[in-house]
Amino acid sequence: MKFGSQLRAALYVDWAEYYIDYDGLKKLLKRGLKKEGGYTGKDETEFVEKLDKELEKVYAFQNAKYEEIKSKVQRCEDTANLISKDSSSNGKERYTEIERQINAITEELNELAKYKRLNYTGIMKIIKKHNRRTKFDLNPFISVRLKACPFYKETFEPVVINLSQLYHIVHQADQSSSSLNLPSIPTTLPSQERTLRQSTRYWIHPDNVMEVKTTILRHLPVLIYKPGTDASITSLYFDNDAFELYQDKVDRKPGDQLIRLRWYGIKESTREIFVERKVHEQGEEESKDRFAVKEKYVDDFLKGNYSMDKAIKKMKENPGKSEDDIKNFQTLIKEIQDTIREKKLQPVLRTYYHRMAFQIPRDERVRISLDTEFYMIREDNFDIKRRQEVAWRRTDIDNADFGKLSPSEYTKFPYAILEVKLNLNGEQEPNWVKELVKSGLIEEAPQFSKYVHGVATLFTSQAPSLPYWLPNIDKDILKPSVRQSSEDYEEDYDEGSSSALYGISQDRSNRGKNIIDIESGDRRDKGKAVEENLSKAVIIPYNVKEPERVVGSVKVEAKVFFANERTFFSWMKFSILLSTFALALFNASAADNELGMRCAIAYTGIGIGCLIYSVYKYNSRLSMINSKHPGPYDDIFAPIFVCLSLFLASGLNFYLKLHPKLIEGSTGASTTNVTN
Ligand SMILES: Nc1ncnc2c1ncn2[C@@H]1O[C@H](COP(=O)(O)OP(=O)(O)OP(=O)(O)O)[C@@H](O)[C@H]1O
Repeated sequence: MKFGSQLRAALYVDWAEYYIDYDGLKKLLKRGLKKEGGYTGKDETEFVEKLDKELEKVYAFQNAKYEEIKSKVQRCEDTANLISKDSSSNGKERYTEIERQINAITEELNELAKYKRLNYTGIMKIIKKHNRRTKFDLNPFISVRLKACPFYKETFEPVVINLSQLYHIVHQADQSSSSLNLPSIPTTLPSQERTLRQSTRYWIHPDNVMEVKTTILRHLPVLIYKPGTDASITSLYFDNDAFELYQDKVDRKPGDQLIRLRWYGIKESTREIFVERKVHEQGEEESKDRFAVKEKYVDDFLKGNYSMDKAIKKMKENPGKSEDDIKNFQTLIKEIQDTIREKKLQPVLRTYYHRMAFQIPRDERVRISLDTEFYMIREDNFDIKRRQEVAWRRTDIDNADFGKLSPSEYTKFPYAILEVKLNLNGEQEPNWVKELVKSGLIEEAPQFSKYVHGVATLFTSQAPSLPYWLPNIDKDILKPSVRQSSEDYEEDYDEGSSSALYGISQDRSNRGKNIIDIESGDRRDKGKAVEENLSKAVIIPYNVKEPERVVGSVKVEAKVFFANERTFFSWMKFSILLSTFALALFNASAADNELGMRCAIAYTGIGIGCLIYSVYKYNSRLSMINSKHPGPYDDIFAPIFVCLSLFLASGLNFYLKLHPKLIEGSTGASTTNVTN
């Protein structure tokens, strides 16, 4: 679908006149181009003037709307304060009324976020069109003008936080409407050092980030560690030359671990560094141990020369800490230092992102983190000079200015990352979390790991194998907005537009093993290997009508039919071989050779059974493909059954050969010469 129609379909009708006049700009461009004599300087002036006017209109409207929303939020806050001080009996109804108002404000904020993105896309698209079709280059102009009217940079974060607080106040006031769907038992403050929880990861298309945020904040408040502090997180991951920790994680080896240093905010303003170890336990469960170390001791700690003596001394003086606490802490330090020494770990990768965390303070049961602006940067010592001053990290990017780096040194992740961290001790996951997963706003990314992704992207040639999700990154995960029909999106796809909706249905075998194996056999070219592995998966567009399904209908490609045929031929080859062998055995057996006859019959039975089964399976898979059925297409039991039957038949053969009397007994023959 063309952007003009997309804009018309997606705009918020009440604000229609305040959107960029994309069609008007396009007409202006066309008029100049079609004119005799071509597009002249005069046409360009006219176009630039209109574009500038549109930009200012958008900027002014967004600012005005944002201010309006802020004052509405302020009014709600004031009313909530008044109600809390007023002890009259209708408090509950008044809170309900506030909730209704904040719901409306939240909707408006969602629209404003969409407004921002649509207009920004419109401006970028028209500039691209203009630059391609005329001899003028508008890039320098637009970058100056966007700096002056930076509407696209607005995150609306202060209002998001205020709304979250308001929701929290309203929900707290109305305990009976337990929107969290969790019992309101106050939980104790968990240990600062150790957390054990189940973590599920999702990707969010930038267009959906605000909607996801506003959905979550209706149920969980934004957790701010220190008001007014920078929400960025930097982590420094350690590994060795062979990328052992990376590989263990990709292979999902039992107990795979990550060791990293983490700090909050921009480096210059932080003195405290967290040493963290994350161990993958069973399933999606992981344990995380961490402790803070002063920046000046980090180097010595990593070399094993400093064992947190001061912290241990403080613990010993603290009556709240038991002998066991101290022992566990010492063991943790020793284990981390031993791992660093034995595996020769070095800083390899840095990650940087903005985090918004949603959680009821001191309640660890449901914690949700939403990371945006996620950068991965090489931290390895391929250029020693970079880490001269401070041994354990490169200092040239402490201000998070990654733009100055060469493209091979850093990469930006195209989506936001949502992590749902549950520590429910057998309690049910809240319903709203399930609904969010089903909403189509987020894309499940099983086993996704920021570290693994960073290494796979920036150290591709050294990484022995790549994670399964890597090729999915280039596919657009945006699902259709409620306003857009499925046909529009099909059209989008036909046009090959960037908003074509793609995902890859995951092969079951990939679910267990987080890997695309590129090392097998003759060390093939990685790109080719990834492509080959991909071709084994079925590429599917997301199902528009059933957003609750991650996997939608199958895109039928020729290779899918061929794969079905190949599987059928493999089964047929096996059946014919077995039947031929059985027939030879049957023919070669003398008439009185009971054992030979019986075994030949058994093998023939298995052979014919396999043949019939393969025809049936081939046909049923064919009709599944034709009807675009999402699967599963794998066959778990039949191969096992065939193996078992052959094992039993061969075993019986040996057994009867060793005990000829059994055959004599069963046939009643007086003398039988049992030979093959
Ligand atoms: N500036 C800060 N200084 C110290 N601790 C902080 C700061 N900001 C957040 N925290 C706390 O650090 C703890 C860990 O949170 P953090 O966001 O680093 O990781 P997480 O969400 O627990 O998990 P993950 O390892 O998946 O990132 C939380 O209890 C959080 O409140």
